[in-house]
Amino acid sequence: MAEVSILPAEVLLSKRVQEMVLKGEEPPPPYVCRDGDAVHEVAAPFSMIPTIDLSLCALSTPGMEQEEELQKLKSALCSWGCFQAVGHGISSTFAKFQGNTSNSPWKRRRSKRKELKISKAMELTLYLKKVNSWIGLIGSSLKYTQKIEEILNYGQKNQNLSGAFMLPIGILEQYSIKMKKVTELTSKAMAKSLNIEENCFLTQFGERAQHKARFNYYSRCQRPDLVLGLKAHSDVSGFTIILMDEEGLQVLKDEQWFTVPKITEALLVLMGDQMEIMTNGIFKSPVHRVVTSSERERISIAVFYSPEANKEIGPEDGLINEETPRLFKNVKGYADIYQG
Ligand SMILES: O=C(O)CCC(=O)C(=O)O
Ligand SMILES: [Fe+2]
Repeated sequence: MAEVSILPAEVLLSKRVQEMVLKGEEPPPPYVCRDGDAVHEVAAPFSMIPTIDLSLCALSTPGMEQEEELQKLKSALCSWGCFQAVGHGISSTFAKFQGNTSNSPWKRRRSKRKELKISKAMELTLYLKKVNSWIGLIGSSLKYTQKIEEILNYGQKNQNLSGAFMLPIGILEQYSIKMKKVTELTSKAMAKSLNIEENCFLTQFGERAQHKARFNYYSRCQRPDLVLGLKAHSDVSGFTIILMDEEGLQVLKDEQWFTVPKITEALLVLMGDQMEIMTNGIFKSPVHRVVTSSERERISIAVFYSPEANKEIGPEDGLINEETPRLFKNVKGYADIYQG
């Protein structure tokens, strides 16, 4: 396996964020990535990110209500590059994942006793030491967060799911299946909103489109004015579906950071660069970041939906015309090329 980090994992992991928080240590310089004053300069008002009912968009008998919802979807993705999805077909069973319900496996572990939480973090560290694919504290993008990634495969038993000991495999598998439905619903709704063939994006993603789940854990932080949970970036995916237990995610629009409100039962759908390409720049892949909090830790599950490996993607023909000429070349392996 190629060497990925500059410092040995042991050194990096000895500075684990939970440890720093528990010891009440100030974050060391590598974690400082924002100006202490900036938090006062940049407004982060409660955002106006639209909420879209995906079930309405999916109705087979079109009508006024559906047309309005599709227009709302299009406008959300042209301006914000994201929307809050409801009507996504994930029953309240999966509200379990929402951190603020007492059933959440993570919340249960987190809230019961401090020792339990620490021991879980320790387990996590041991696990992370084993997997070289972990991208939390490596390379140049040192982050105040801990991550695990899983490739979610459908119809292929026991592939790559075994590492996610934090969640029972059964739940993870179920979650994968649900996520596949949401990506289908969303892909179709987006095509309909642009008046192009409903399956065109699904065709570009391909039958073996990838769903990669990333589990983000953001510790509390003594200095939220200096430290970000995740630095500003755009996603290299097609699009990303995010479930969060607390606020903290911010989206950049008109040079201002807007906090994404946490709406129970909603999933945040956020465009990635590859949807921006496929829509010939009509939908925006927004720059986003995660801020830290001195009071609350935060957990999110991000599912990155990307075209199958080695599949060439490009702007949809139906979106290229004299008024809106082609903005992007076709591209293959975008995520491999641009992954930060
Ligand atoms: O934690 C979040 O809400 C967002 C995570 C994110 O942007 C990412 O993992 O790329
Ligand atoms: Fe992201």
